[in-house]
Amino acid sequence: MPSVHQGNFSNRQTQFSVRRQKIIQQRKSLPIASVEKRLVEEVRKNDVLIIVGETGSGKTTQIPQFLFDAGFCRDGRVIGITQPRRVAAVTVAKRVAEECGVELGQKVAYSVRFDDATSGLTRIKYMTDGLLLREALLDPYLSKYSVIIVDEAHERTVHTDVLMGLLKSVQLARSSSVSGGQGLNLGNKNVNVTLEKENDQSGSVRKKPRHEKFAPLKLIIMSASLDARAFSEYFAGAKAVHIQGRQFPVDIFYTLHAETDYLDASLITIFQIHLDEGPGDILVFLTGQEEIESVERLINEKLPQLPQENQKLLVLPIFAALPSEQQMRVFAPAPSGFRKVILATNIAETSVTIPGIKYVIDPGFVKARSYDPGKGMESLIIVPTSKSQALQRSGRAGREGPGKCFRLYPEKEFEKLEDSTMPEIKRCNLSNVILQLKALGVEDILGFDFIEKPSRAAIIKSLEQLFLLGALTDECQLSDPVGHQMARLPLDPIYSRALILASQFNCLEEMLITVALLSVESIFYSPRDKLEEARTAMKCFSSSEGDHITLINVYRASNDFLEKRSMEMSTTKCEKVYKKWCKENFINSRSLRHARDIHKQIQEHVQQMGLNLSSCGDDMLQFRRCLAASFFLNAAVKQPEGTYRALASGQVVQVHPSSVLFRKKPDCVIFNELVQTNHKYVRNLTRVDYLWLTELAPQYYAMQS
Ligand SMILES: Nc1ncnc2c1ncn2[C@@H]1O[C@H](COP(=O)(O)OP(=O)(O)OP(=O)(O)O)[C@@H](O)[C@H]1O
Repeated sequence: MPSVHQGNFSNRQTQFSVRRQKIIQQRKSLPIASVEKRLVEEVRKNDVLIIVGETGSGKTTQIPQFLFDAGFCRDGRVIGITQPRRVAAVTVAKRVAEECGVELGQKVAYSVRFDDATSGLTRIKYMTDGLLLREALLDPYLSKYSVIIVDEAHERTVHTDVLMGLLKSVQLARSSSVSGGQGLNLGNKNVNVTLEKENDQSGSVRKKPRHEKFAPLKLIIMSASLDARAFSEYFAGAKAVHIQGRQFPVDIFYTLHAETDYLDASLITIFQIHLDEGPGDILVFLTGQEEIESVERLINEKLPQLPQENQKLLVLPIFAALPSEQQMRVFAPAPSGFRKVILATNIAETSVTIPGIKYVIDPGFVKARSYDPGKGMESLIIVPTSKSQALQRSGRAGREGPGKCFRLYPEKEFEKLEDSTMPEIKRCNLSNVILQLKALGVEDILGFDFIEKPSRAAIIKSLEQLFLLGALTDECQLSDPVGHQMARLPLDPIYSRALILASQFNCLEEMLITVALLSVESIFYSPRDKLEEARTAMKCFSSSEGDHITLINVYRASNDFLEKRSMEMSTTKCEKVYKKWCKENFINSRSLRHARDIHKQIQEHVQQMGLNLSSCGDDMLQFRRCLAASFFLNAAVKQPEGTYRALASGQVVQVHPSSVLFRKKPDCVIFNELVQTNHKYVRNLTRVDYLWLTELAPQYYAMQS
């Protein structure tokens, strides 16, 4: 019936134009809208500009559009905006595409690791800071960009800090290229970058450097809670502008006394808001997947005890290890009559706008990386947030209307918090960064112009590690081919090395599974009240050789299960029975799915690199030898009283109770993770022979003896 179709069509058209009108109004009402002209002028006048403005004032979504309209994308140039997290890059790009009335992937797009939505038409490009660093490996002058905006610079991720140094030299090189100056100076080495293919007489292709003139690069550094002075000093007195005003007020509440159990306090606050406050969704900040899943369970257990009319509470988790389609569920509106409770890690702390959020619950803690260069050990510890993080968290409310933020600690505790978070570069293992800097041509890492220098001890320790892993030569150059191959893989150097070695040991298939599973949170799930059942379920996968082979067994069993069922039933039914299978076996289906995703992505990389994708079949001895050759820096030997001594650091450690080797306690093991609670535990272990270490890693064990 054509009339019905027409009716539907015009209905949709009306809805569409109502939404467009609303967006136009929203944009006009943002505090930043009134200073558009001034901001554009400032960008024209200054090569580096620092912009500080309240959360929600419109920095991330509006400034790129202002610059586009002002002509900064003429001649096909691109405005690049970096975000510390992929979820922000993706969701903000979607929003801006909608505001511009274009399809995502055309004028506006995003690019994050393993997911590039850009096209030749893209002019406003949101991306992670790590991705821009990788782009610089291929195009060191970042030649297609007219402006780069480093957003949320207060987070001081290790990538942001390295980007600062890189962008500073790119900017200098591009300005001097206009005046006929030199190449890119990243320390000692001048890099001539534009490479032209040219046939030499032998007919083979060689690369010929060619000097090119570039338009100057504009650099903008933005945040709501930034120490503008430090950035300004770093960029030779760069100008800082402050945008006044916030769109909607957010009331802040504190507890009277310190809470002894913040998970319990969060749970109580969620239900108090749900029962006593008006409509609006709730966003709760927790420290990790485990906490999120336990609060999710507790809410779902408690809900049926409420009167029927109060049961409409929809719990949605969001954390980095969640597959992206599931992360995106938090951005969809709640079903009619329901209130959303979003349980998030700090992944939702900056930049994102989650529609519907009116209430924020902030227990005041975050999981942060910590590194001890003396021992060469990195661990994750739960620490209080900084003031700047607290401000960002409260800023997630009050974006669509007035909001409330409940900080689950007393006000006097807030005053005691650090102003800003310690830069990550000062508290992490630097091997990955150094590998990337080396690949960019930086020779003198100690002399690199960091905005804040990591400690000399940390740099030296990481250089030493890279040398031991075979990525650097005696002259501290990137080794060929291993160092170059390692720099290409988007993984921790120790995992990249493991994959390269595995192709020589003929067990790359097994190592790919291992690396994928080690990159996600534990795939085993053992609720406190069902510990025994969980242990029994795990027995059918467990290997007496250790956790790595156990992990491979689970992965393969789940693959076999899926393969068989997918032939017998529809995708939806298959998904259902798969979830049931995971539940019965006490396996976290989310983590396993994430691992499968990662596996697919890394497999593509290693195939492109031409590594030998073979399996050792049942010869797990070969695989264990490869583990020893790869993770020799994390080896430990049993002590007479049953504890272990980590060989590299001399620390006394214990086997984590979740390990299949917890009771067995072999003489010598390699491990992947050190967890620090009341004791120091090692997790993910495999039994190895001590003699293998001296045989397979003589560069280290010969030095030790
Ligand atoms: N996906 C979205 N849905 C609805 N409104 C949105 C969305 N994204 C942004 N907005 C609106 O645009 C406003 C400005 O967002 P924007 O991210 O540009 O602010 P910001 O100044 O960069 O904030 P922050 O410092 O917190 O990143 C928000 O307060 C909100 O009102």
